[in-house]
Amino acid sequence: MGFFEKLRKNKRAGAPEEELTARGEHTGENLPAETANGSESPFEASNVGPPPAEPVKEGFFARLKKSLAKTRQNITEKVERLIKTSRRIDDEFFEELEEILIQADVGVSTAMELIDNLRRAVKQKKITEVDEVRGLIKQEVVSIMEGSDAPLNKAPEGPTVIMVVGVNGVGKTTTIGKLAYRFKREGKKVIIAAADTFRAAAIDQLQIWAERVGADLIKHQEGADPGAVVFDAVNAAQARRADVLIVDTAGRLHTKTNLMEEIAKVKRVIQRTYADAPHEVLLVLDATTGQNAISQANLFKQVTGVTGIVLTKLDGTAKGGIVIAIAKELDIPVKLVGIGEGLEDLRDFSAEEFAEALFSD
Ligand SMILES: Nc1nc2c(ncn2[C@@H]2O[C@H](COP(=O)(O)OP(=O)(O)OP(=O)(O)O)[C@@H](O)[C@H]2O)c(=O)[nH]1
Repeated sequence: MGFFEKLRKNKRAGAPEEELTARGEHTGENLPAETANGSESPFEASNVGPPPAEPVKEGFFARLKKSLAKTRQNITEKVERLIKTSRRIDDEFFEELEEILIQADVGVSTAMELIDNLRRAVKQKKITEVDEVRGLIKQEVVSIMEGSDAPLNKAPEGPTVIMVVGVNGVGKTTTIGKLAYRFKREGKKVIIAAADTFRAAAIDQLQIWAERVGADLIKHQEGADPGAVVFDAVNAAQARRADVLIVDTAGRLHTKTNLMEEIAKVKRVIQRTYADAPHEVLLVLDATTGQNAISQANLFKQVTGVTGIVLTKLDGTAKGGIVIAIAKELDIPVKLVGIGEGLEDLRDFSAEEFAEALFSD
């Protein structure tokens, strides 16, 4: 059985939880007294090891483009068809284009603004040939996402502390694993704090990732106080001179107050030692959940100071237009995108590259 199959199997073995899932549904189940797996990792040691360098199969851009295949089919091919079948750039053309964008989850207000800008640009540039609109669409997509990408913040000195938040199932654990892998490949000493103590199975998964990439994991038992886990992790970071401390925090949205208190507490514990930390609070959102990702982001934004978005599973959706909506509507930079299940499938987000990958031949 492969690594990811085991990871999934382990996930399924975890008992149901009462929490908001990535799709925004309440499971309505009661909290389990114990998970099926307990806190012992059920997997043999042969599944883990130092970070293996994944073979570079193709160039960065080609990989990104390939990961957007479903979205390209849904947006690019439809736009192409529209361009080929339209004789004039008229209201009907713009309306159909707007429809394509909305269907791909660009969001009504963002799609409308994009089309307004496009109309203006067509007029200004005195474009009359439908064929010439193609390049303009790409330009307008880039310009509507302007300022939405940014690199990860780093601590000027001492360890960079990254808190990771997000609801159940969005790909939080995987993202932490990929992120740790990336830092490890840069030669950094990485510590992960398993401060989302809600489920033992989740802690086990994090353990597997940590071992796999060669990062240290600081964990307590299921149900432990997240503040206590973080306290130990901060001490370990100091003692072991870590370069990066990644803190996995609350994945549930039982109530806003709960979440707010938990995150605030974790921050306080970190700040007792590292006053300028956390250097990032990354919110993980699942691209396949479409507009629901926007509502999650708005909620987390109110609850905690999110400094960056990680948008996962871009490869799994035909509605990658959500990237444009998130970039435009949220006022939080998109820092990273997940484009697959592999260790190297976490990339810095660049709006320009995204638009290029979406609209290039
Ligand atoms: N295709 C694809 N799958 C991904 C990506 N990121 C995560 N996944 C998959 O999404 C599923 C959920 O990922 P997890 O990392 O376990 O999610 P989580 O948010 O930690 O969820 P819980 O453990 O349930 O709280 C797993 O099957 C991952 O392999 C991505 O960028 N692309």
